[in-house]
Amino acid sequence: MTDLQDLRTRVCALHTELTRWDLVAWTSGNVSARVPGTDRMVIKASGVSYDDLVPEHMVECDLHGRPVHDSGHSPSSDTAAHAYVYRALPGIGGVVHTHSPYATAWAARGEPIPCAVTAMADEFGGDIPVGPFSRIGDDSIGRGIVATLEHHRSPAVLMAHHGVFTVGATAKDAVKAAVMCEDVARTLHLARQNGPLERLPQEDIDALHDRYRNVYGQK
Ligand SMILES: O=C(CO)[C@@H](O)[C@@H](O)COP(=O)(O)O
Repeated sequence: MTDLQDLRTRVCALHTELTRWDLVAWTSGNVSARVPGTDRMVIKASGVSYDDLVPEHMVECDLHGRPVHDSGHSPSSDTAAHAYVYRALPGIGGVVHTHSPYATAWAARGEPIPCAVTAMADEFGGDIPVGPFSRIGDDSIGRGIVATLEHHRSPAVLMAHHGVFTVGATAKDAVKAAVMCEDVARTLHLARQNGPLERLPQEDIDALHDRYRNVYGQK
C-alpha cells in the first residue's frame, strides 16, 4: 500500500468516530489530513453517507482546495476552509468539522464555552472561542478559523451559526478535539441549568494544561 493509500484508509476510518461519538447527523461533518511532505490534502467526498465511505472517497486536493485528479468524486463543501487552515498553519496535519449538537448550540448563540472544568484546561488550555459567521463555499470560513485560533490555545473553534472546526497535528488529534469539545459543551450546558458558570483561575488553567501536555499518559 502506498503512503497516500494508507492515509486515505486512515482518514476514511476516522469518520466512524464521528458517528460513534454522535458528532454528526446524516452527512454533516468531515475529516481531512495533510499529505505529509506535500502541498496536498485528502478530504471526504461531499454528501457521501458514512456507511458507504471507502478510502477512494477521500479526494486528493491542493492547498487551494482544487482536486488534483479527476477521481469522479467532488470534495466536501468545506474543502476551501480546510485548505486555508493547512496553508496558514504549517504545523497542522488534520482538520475536522462537525455539527455536534451541544457545541453547535453554543455556536448558534455565538457564545464561547468558558473554561470551567479541568478537562477543558487539559485539552483546550482555556475557553473554546467563537469565530465569525461566513457562508459555506470559499475560504472565508478558513480565514475565520485561523484568525480566531491564533489568539487561543484551543484546537477547537465554534463557528457562529454553523458548527465546530477542530485542528490537530494529525487527523486523529483533530477528531479527539472534536469529541472532547462536544463532551465539555454538554457538561457545561448541563451545569449552567442551575446557575452561572465559574471560570477556573488562569493559573490553575495554565498548570493543568501544562500537566496534560507534559506529564499525563505514557512516555
Ligand atoms: O456545514 C455544512 C452544511 O451546513 C457542511 O459542512 C456539511 O453538510 C458537510 O458537507 P459535505 O458533505 O462535507 O460537503
